[in-house]
Amino acid sequence: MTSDRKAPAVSVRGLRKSFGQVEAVKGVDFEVAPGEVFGFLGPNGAGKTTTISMLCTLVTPTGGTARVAGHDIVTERDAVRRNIGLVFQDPTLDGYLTAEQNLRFHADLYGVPKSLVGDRIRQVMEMVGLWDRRDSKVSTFSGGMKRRLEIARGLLHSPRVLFLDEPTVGLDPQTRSAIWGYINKLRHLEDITIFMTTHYMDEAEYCDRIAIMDHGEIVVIDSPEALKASVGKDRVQIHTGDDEAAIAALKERFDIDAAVHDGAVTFAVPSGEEFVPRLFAELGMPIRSVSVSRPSLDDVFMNYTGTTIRDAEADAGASIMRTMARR
Ligand SMILES: Nc1ncnc2c1ncn2[C@@H]1O[C@H](COP(=O)(O)OP(=O)(O)OP(=O)(O)O)[C@@H](O)[C@H]1O
Repeated sequence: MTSDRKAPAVSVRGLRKSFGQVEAVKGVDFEVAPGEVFGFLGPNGAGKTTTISMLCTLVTPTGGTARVAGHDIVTERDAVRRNIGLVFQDPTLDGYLTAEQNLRFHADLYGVPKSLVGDRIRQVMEMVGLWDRRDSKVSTFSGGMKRRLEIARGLLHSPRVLFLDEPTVGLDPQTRSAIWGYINKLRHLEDITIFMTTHYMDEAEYCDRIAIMDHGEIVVIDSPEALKASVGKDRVQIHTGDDEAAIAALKERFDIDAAVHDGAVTFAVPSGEEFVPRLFAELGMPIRSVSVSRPSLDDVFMNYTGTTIRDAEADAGASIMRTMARR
């Protein structure tokens, strides 16, 4: 391999993609260092899959440039493909074949040298805890086992960059956490960069750095810790008998801008716990319950975009429903 191992694993300049009138990705810039676990976090429809698909050479950009493992995603597509592994949302395993046969097929496709295939298959299957099930047909596997096998397959040809698009979507919490266990193990065992997308806040915490994406743009990029520190405020949520009146009272008495998120009147203040007694004393209306939480990535998202990821997804869902209703 000739590419410089110190060069960024992924380097993106002004990358954009439109589908007709829809500007899915509006010119994004970022770099991912070798060995980093880098996450794209954002609601459904933010442009995460489109970005990752461009980097994997599956979608051609409308503008801008990007290099992956040192190769241009448009002019050196084959070189990019040789150097990347893919785990996408839609499973592409062959259910009639055994787990091992699926991997052998992939090894042939990628030209993994025959002398190395056996050892490598064992190595990646052990990494995801499936070696004992190598002779079982994939159709007998659970969703979590299939995802693990896809991760093993994505690693088989020793890629420099592994792309994971929503690797845990649709899985139960226990399986999600097992998948993360394997991803963490992977970063210690392999010399690899991991680029993933997620809309699960808790999962973004595992990344070294995350880029928050919304409406086709990167809103902010940093480590999860730095992002949370940048918010500098606690989140307070209250339940009252009249949300509109509570929002008006918060503005009038405390000059606080509140809004309803996730079914509660929500706002941010510097020291939430100290503020609560004042809130009860001065709001001038009954409060049924109150919760105070330290900034989470959800607050980071809200801080930078003015909405929660869940509300943003609900909006995106509603607009898709409207579009479908018009058809
Ligand atoms: N092939 C396509 N044709 C038309 N519009 C598309 C196409 N692919 C994506 N889009 C639109 O581009 C926007 C971004 O979609 P994208 O799938 O990249 O978002 P996302 O953040 O990955 O969301 P999700 O998690 O739902 O996949 C959306 O408005 C989507 O409807």
